[in-house]
Parts: sequence; structure tokens; C-alpha cells
Amino acid sequence: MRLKFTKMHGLGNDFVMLDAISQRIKLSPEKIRQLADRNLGIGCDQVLVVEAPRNPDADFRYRIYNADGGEVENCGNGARCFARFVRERRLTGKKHLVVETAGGLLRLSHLDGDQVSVDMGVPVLEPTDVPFEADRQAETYPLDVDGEVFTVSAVSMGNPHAVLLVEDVITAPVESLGAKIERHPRFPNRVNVGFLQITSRDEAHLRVFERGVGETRACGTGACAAAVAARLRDLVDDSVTIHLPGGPLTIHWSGPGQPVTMSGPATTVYHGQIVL
Ligand SMILES: N[C@H](CCC[C@H](N)C(=O)O)C(=O)O
Repeated sequence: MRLKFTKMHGLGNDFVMLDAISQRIKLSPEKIRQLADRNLGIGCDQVLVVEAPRNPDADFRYRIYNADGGEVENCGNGARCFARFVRERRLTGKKHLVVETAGGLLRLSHLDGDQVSVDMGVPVLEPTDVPFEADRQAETYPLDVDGEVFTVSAVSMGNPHAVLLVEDVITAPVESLGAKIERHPRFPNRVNVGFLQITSRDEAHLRVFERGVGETRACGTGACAAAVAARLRDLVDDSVTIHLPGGPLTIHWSGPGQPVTMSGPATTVYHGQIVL
């Protein structure tokens, strides 16, 4: 199978974008892993596949696959790259788009330059729906990891996130602790793990150990989940700049029941073809 692809990234969280409208695509988890492999394939954190919508309210459907081959519900950085991709490939001329994902509908708007704004939907805090095993909903939960108890928030942006506060993101045990929490039994679908250092009521720093990938240079849904967790604890205001290793995202959330909006860049790196 010969595939045309576009390599893109959102603040260094990188993607192989595939247009499944103009070309027939059938990808197994093994083929996804091959595409994502940084030595044997193209190399990326996620593979994003653009399809015609099934939902009549949507302009497109986009499917998200982690580097480990698993399909997931949402990808914030990927949504911004999707918006740029469909415009560059002349699949649409719209400035405002509705896209269907496994996690629900996202509303995207092109801003100036390479900036895209995304309505990421209403965050889910009910543990059962994250999903996370807990007796009742709370701002934070004690989580025992090999005998040490950590305080985590549990938020779904369509995909599950655990958020921990740390003194310093640079020295935070992202790799070791992130890997353990990603597969913690109380997160039955595994989880993305955010390490958040709040520096003021409108600024914070975040590193994310992503489910199915490991640490990435940025995580859009992770930035949204971190902003929600911090806002719920009244540690930040409604609008906050989240600084990730790859750069900043602007997140706005005005409280429970309200949607989260995320604004940031989308970058096209190169176009290519691959035979699988
Ligand atoms: N690893 C995530 C999917 C990609 C999310 C991230 N790249 C973003 O920008 O939101 C998960 O398994 O839920």
C-alpha cells in the first residue's frame, strides 16, 4: 500500500497525517506502530487519519492512534494540525470547522498565522466517566504507587488524564512515576500523566507522560486537563498560559459545565510517500 502523508507537529508533539478521503487506507495496529517507529518508519507520537464524517453535524472525522498502535478518543495538538492539514490539502476552505472524534465533537477556528483555536468540549470529572476508580468525585484523590501515596486529580477531555502538582517540572520524576501511573490499576483504560508546576494565577509549567507514547514535548488535552484541575482547586484564574517543553498553550475554562478552549500553533514539516 502506497501512502501519501504529511508530517506535522503542535509544539513538538508530532504527527503523521493521513488523508483517507483522497486515498484508500487500511491500517492495522502493527502498521500504525511501523509508521510511528522513529528508526524503522517515519516516526511520530501519533498517527492521525482524516475521514469523511459519520455525524451530519461534522465536516470531517479524525481518528487518533498512539505510537503503540492503540486508537484513542482525543488529541488537542492533533486537532490544530488537522485544521491546518484539511485546509492545505484543499479539502475545505472553511475558517470554522466541526470535527468528529471518538471522544465527541470539536469546534476549531483558524486564527492569524499558524494559530488555531479549539473548543475542546466540557471536561468530565465524574470518576466513573474518566474512567478512574474512586468512591466519589473530588478535586483530588490519594493514589498509592508502590507504597508511596501521591495526590492526583482525574479529568477526562474525552481521553483520561491524571494531574499531579510538583515543585519543579525539570526535576519531576516524569519517566519513572509517569510510567507507573500510566498503568495504575485504578485507571482501567490507562491514563496520560501530567506533572504541573504552578508559578502564578495565570501561568504554569507542564510535562506530560502520554498514554501509549511516553513523555512528549507537548500535550494539548493534557494542558486542558491540568488547567481544569488547577482551576477547580482555585490555584489559577479562568485563563492560564501552560508552558510545555515544546512551547506555550493558552487555555480558558470558566468552570464546571463549561467548555475548555485551547489556542496554539500548528506546523507543517514536510510531505512524503511511504510503501507499507
Ligand atoms: N496520548 C493521548 C492521545 C494524544 C494526546 C496528545 N498528543 C494531545 O495533544 O492531546 C491518549 O492516549 O489519550
